[in-house]
Amino acid sequence: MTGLTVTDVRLTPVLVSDPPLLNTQGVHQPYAPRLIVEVVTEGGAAGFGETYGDTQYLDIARPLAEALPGRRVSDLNGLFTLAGTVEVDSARVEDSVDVGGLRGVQSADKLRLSVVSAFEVACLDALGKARDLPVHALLGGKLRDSVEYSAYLFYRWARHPGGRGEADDWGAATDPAGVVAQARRFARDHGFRSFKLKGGVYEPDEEIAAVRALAEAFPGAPLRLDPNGAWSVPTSLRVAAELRDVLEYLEDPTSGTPGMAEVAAGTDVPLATNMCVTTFPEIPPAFTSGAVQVVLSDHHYWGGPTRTRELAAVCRTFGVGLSMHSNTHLGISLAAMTHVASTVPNLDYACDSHYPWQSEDVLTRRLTFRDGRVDVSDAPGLGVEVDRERLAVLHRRWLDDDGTLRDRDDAAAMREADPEWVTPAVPRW
Ligand SMILES: O=C([O-])C(=O)C[C@H](O)[C@@H](O)C(=O)[O-]
Ligand SMILES: [Mg+2]
Repeated sequence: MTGLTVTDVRLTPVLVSDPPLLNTQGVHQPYAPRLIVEVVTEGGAAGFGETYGDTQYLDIARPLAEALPGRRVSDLNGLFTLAGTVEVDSARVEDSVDVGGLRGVQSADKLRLSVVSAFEVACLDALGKARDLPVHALLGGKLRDSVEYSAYLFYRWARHPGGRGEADDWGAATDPAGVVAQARRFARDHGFRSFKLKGGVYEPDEEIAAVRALAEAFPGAPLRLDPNGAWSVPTSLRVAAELRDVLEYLEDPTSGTPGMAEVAAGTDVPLATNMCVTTFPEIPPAFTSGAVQVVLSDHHYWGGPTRTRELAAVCRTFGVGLSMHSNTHLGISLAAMTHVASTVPNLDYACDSHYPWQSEDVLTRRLTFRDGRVDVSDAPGLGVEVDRERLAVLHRRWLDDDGTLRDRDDAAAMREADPEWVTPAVPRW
């Protein structure tokens, strides 16, 4: 076990270009914060992980980074124990709604798990490099050679308000025709075969029309709609009834487990969530009340790849399906998502990924989707190489920011276009 001892942990917050994607809380800011975690071992192996870069996450990552040297990258269980000792200012987080990740109610544990997830990925990457094994082998071995992803469609504007940020050539998508055009480009460029539309932006009838237009353009393709809990129970039931013949699942139609249970009782459309079940203690009430039929795993939420595999075992036990959620992320996270997804027997649905929306990355070679799938790398560790110059450029942007972009705030970005905008109360419709 020589050479596996951690000698240094480097934290590099970055700001990455992000398009004006709309959701129920507002619009993405022109740049999104991410944190790159690098774990260096005595033997010289460097492992990378990635997670949310907002201030609350950095506040936890810093003491954890200081405490890790001297431990081994193979000591993943010890990493969790160590993370549990990091103080979180609960008064600042408990029971407030997580506006950043659209993740339901925030808690100190959720923040801590999202931070430790990047450390676990970095440790696995370093361990794999030191032992000449891919990360999937450290998780028990891949069950498939590639992982399927779904096209993640967003209503969006052509440019950020005031022309801020980087321009792209996607144009606006604010109606059914725009959504279908976006989906066609995703299918053409990446081969995606299933489609998820981020909803909760327009009146439900407009979003129903967009999903209907998708169903006509892509007959038989699995479709999903996710308004992030913006609808009441009756509205959710109405949408489910109108789209029941084309939806693969309806994601977080309404907020909270009791409301989801009411909706589930009134429809045979499966309900999925990345909001009411994102930690283990949230599982019992949701599974026993039949509130969710599909959990969107996300290694950033659950504490890393090993905890995600534990979640998969619980879902198997209860006959609940498993898909995968994403927030704005770079290639390090896509590689980690792909490794863990390849090892989970019951990942029955195509995974979500924002990656096609990210024009910037910190990798020397971007990962690619072929036929909607990402190949599972057999190279040591995650199988990706970090471009230190790119990392430095994106970190410089973070350093140069006056603080306004260092915390995701979709409502603030919306106020650039609509000064009266406040985060809508739910149910919105
Ligand atoms: O499935 C989800 O809820 C998400 O992907 C949450 C994200 O924050 C998404 O709404 C976004 O990027 O605006
Ligand atoms: Mg969702």
